[in-house]
Order: sequence, then C-alpha cells, then structure tokens
Amino acid sequence: MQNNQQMKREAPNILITGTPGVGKSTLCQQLSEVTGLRWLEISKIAKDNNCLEEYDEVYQCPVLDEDKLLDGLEKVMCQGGNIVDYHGCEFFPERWFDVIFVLRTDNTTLYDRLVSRGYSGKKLEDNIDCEIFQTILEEAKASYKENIVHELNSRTPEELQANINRICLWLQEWFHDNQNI
Ligand SMILES: Nc1ncnc2c1ncn2[C@@H]1O[C@H](COP(=O)(O)OP(=O)(O)O)[C@@H](O)[C@H]1O
Repeated sequence: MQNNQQMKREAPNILITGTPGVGKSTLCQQLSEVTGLRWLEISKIAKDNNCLEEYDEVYQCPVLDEDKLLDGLEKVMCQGGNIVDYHGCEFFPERWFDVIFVLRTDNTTLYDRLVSRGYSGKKLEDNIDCEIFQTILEEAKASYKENIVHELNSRTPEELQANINRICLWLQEWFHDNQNI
C-alpha cells in the first residue's frame, strides 16, 4: 500500500546502489538518457553542496553530513522522477523509493576496475570485501521491503544493456499501474 507522499509522485524514484566500481554511474547515465528521468549522483551533489564534513584518513574518503544532504533533496524526491546513484542506501528515507536495484560484479572484475581507478591498500581491500560479503545487498534488504529490492549483474556491456532494458520494463509497468494518480 502506497503512502500519501508516494501517491502524489508523477514518476517513480529509483535507487541504483552497490559497491564502488560496480557500474552505477555508467548505468545511471545511460538510463537517464533513455528514460528522461533525473540522475542524482549523490557523491557529486554532496560535494557541490558542502555536505562533506571531514576527511576519514583510514578509509581515504570524506564523511557525509547526512541530515544536510537529505534535507536538501527532500523536495525533488517528493516530486519523483529521480534515479539516485549512491554506494549505500540505509540512511535514505524508505518512503523515497519505489524500487531498488543493487548492482553486482565478480571480485576479479571489481578488483581490475578499482585498481584502474587508482584504489590501493585498505581502500581497495575494503571495497572488495564489501562485494564479497554482499554488504550493500544485505543493507538494502534490511532497509526496504524485500520485494522492491532487485540484484542485477553488472559485469559486461551485455549485462549493462540487459539491465537498462529490465529497468525500462519496470518503469513501463509502474506508469501503467499508476496512470490514474
Ligand atoms: N556492465 C559493465 N561492463 C563493463 N564495464 C563496465 C560496466 N559497468 C561499468 N563498467 C566500467 O567499470 C568502471 C566503473 O564503473 P562506474 O560506473 O564508474 O562504477 P560506480 O559508479 O559504481 O563506481 C568504469 O570504467 C566503467 O566503464
């Protein structure tokens, strides 16, 4: 059963998540072009809007000011029609999303992609562990209704295309089911 805020959305909100390097940006960019939905690249939005608090030396990444980020996104998320791209999902309000896709790769593929991005040491190891232990998939299943969480392989260009087709199909069904709102 949808709540009132979801009922008002003219188009759905889609969350694309997964370990860094699984292919979120690649998929979101193409999906945004094909569907006309707005691509919200959370890491970039956080940086551009001063939502990064400090630098974590151990993990070699900035710490996110989650409250500030969420407050800034509330209006656009209530409008709907967003593809949200982030390597985490538990801190977003559950009501924001109609569907969650968790991208997955094998370890060798991910290792090669992260090394060519310049990752090394603990940062590289932690991200590979994140994929091995399917941390983001478990996080998504714990944070959202399991029937809206879908796992997609994202290892090859063929799988990328298949994922775009699958999400477009999901989108068509959403518009069909929600055409009278
Ligand atoms: N399905 C895919 N098949 C082959 N290479 C891919 C695929 N998806 C992404 N890549 C490549 O993997 C790298 C990481 O992709 P990116 O979209 O930046 O990941 P993320 O946004 O999850 O960090 C890029 O070099 C990209 O071209």
